[in-house]
Amino acid sequence: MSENKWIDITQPLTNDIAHWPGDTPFSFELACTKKETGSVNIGQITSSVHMGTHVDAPFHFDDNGTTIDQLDVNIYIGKAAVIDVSHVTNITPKLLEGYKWEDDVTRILLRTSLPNNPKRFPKELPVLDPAIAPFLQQKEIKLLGVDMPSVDAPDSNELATHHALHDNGIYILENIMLDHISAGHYELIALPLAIQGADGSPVRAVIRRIEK
Ligand SMILES: N[C@@H](CC(=O)c1ccccc1NC=O)C(=O)O
Ligand SMILES: [Zn+2]
Ligand SMILES: [Zn+2]
Repeated sequence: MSENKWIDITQPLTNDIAHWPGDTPFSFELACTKKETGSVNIGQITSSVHMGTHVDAPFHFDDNGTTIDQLDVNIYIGKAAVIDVSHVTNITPKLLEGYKWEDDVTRILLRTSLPNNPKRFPKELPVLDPAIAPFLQQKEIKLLGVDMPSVDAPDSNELATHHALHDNGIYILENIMLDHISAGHYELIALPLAIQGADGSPVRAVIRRIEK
C-alpha cells in the first residue's frame, strides 16, 4: 500500500496576513534585485515571531522560561490526533473526556469552530478552559495545536491558558489550518526556526494520515 501524502496546514506568509493588534506585521520584499546585483535576488523579511502558524516558547509569557532555540525538536515531530470540537464555543475537560484517548498519542490538534481566515484577525475566539491543561497532562499530551491565533482571548492579560499549559508541561502551536482536515490519527512535523533567544517562531506545519 502506498503511503498517505503530507498535507500542508500552514497559513501562507503573505504581506496581507493578519497580525496581532499593534504587533509588527509580516513583510517580505527584495532588498536587492538580480538586476541590481547582476547575479541574485535577495529577499528580506520583517515580522513578529507570533505570525501565522507558529509556536510559543515559554519565554513568551515567562521571563524565566526557555527560549525557542532551547526547545527539544522532538516536541514538534510525531504522532498527533486531530480532534473536532467545532460544534462548541467552550472547550472544557468534560467535553474532551467524551473523546476516545489512545495511549500512544502525545500531541493533539483541535479543530475549533473558528474558520481558517489567515488574512483577518478574529474578533472572538472559542474559549479554551485553562482546566483542560491538567486533563491533557493526565493523558500525557505534550503539544497542543489550535486553529486560532492564541490559546487565550485576545484581550486577556493574565494568559491563564498559556500558563496552565506550561505548568502542565504542554507546548503550544497556534494558527494551524484544519478546515479541510477530518478527525483522526496523523503524524505531525511543525519545526520552529532556531532563533537564539526568541519567544516564538513561525513553523511549516504538515500532517500525514496514519491508517489505524
Ligand atoms: N499570546 C499571543 C500573542 C500575544 O499575546 C501578543 C502578540 C503580540 C503583541 C501583543 C500580544 N499580546 C498582548 O498584548 C500568541 O501566543 O501568539
Ligand atoms: Zn504565539
Ligand atoms: Zn500563544
